[in-house]
Amino acid sequence: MHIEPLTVEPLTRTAFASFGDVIETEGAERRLINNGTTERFHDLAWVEVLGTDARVLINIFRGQGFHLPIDIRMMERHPFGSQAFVPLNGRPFLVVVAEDEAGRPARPRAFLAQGNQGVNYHHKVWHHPLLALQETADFLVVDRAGREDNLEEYFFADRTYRILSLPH
Ligand SMILES: NC(=O)N[C@@H](O)C(=O)O
Ligand code: NI
Repeated sequence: MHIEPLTVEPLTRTAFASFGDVIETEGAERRLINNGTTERFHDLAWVEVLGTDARVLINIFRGQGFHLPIDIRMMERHPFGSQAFVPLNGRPFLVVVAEDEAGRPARPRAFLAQGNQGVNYHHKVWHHPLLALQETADFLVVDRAGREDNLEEYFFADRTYRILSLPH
């Protein structure tokens, strides 16, 4: 089994643009509402629900904390809907995505999401299942229910991508 180190990049809207949206107030369209008592950070993510009897789900995922080194041995994607993860405990988490190459994930890219950042994977975007860091953490998850099976997985046959360190 070939082990390839995978560096972790800071999460920014620009760097993440081809995979989905970054859910954060920084740089968002801000609207003052409710007679000036509330700030609305508007339209942060493109939620997609496709296929038969499709509807939006709001869930909470309680993810166990992963410790370094973290091995990426597989990726998954959801052909019929987007999937958003917003941290509820204000802790950083790991986001691993990949471009598609003829129906398979290309070399993954890893990002460190800060505790005030969420992500929304657009439909069919390869990503690794939830990776909370060090401690169990809760995430608000917005994704899709519907008739068609919405999970496609890909296991790397001959390699593992290993995350050895995180940026500060
Ligand atoms: N299976 C499931 O609902 N979770 C994954 O899709 C994930 O991305 O964590
Ligand atoms: Ni997923």
